[in-house]
Amino acid sequence: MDDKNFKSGFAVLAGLPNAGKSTLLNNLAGGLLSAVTNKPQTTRQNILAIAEGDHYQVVFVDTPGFLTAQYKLQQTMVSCVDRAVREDADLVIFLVDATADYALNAKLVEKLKTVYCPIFLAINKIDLIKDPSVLDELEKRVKADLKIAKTFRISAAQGTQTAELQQAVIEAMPFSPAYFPPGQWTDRWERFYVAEFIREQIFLLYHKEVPYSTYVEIEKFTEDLGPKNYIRANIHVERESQKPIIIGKGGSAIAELRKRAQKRIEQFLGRKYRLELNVVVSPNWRNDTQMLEDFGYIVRDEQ
Ligand SMILES: Nc1nc2c(ncn2[C@@H]2O[C@H](COP(=O)(O)OP(=O)(O)OP(=O)(O)O)[C@@H](O)[C@H]2O)c(=O)[nH]1
Repeated sequence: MDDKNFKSGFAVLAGLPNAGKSTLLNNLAGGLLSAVTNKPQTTRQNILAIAEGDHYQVVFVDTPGFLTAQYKLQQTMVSCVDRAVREDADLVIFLVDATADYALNAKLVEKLKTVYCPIFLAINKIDLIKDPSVLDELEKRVKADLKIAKTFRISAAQGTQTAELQQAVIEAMPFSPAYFPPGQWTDRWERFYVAEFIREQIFLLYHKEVPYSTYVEIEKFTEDLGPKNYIRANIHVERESQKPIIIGKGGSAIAELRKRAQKRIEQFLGRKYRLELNVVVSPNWRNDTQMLEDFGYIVRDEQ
């Protein structure tokens, strides 16, 4: 690709859990790419989604909500944000929930003060704000903290001002050839998204700490075997007592999970699948460095 007018780069979405990053990412990249639920911290790893057109390819990185590390897993989530902001970003989109207390962003703001690339401010959920002076006040507070290149008042859920934001993001990208072969990214991440969709449905179906204690591992993913393709996934839980919760009375809960996840996967991949789910007890996996590495939450530096 030697088009000198081609723009390509990395845009990081940074914001607190529940700010709407996944919703915005889905909107900007035009697909159901990232798990969206109403429970915070469903996004554990940086998720790449790509928006592309004739003259651009923007790689969106959806950072896990910025939070105080409690478990080892959460420490890796925090360092994920650090890596994305420090190393990958050509642009940061700082997403602030207009309905939440801005003071909660204090730690993230400190991090963003160290960023060299431009920062766009996107104030989200404006559909829930009746009084525009609330937005003026919020914008003023953010601008007192950070150098903001551009501000957008958006509703990620309703698509208000998101096209304008996307246009500005494209313009902010450097002139560069595409980072990924156009249209091919889904091949690479199909397994990943399948796991995300199962996890998304776990978050929607189960309560309290159970969803946070699960990790979904895709054990088998086979294509073109007869009329239906086949996926076998292991749902890892931390404690023996969580296993019957996932399974439910007479297997009813896991059957419902299987049905919903299969539908979501088929919708996304556009093919029929037979999904099989197993529950595996992996004691204390959230604090186990080796398992976090096996599950891909800890990325070893290459040098
Ligand atoms: N009313 C309204 N709700 C929104 C908007 N954007 C997102 N939401 C809702 O806010 C909740 C959180 O959205 P997500 O996109 O999952 O948030 P996130 O920042 O990715 O959350 P984590 O995965 O925890 O990092 C969901 O219930 C969304 O439907 C918006 O513009 N307006």
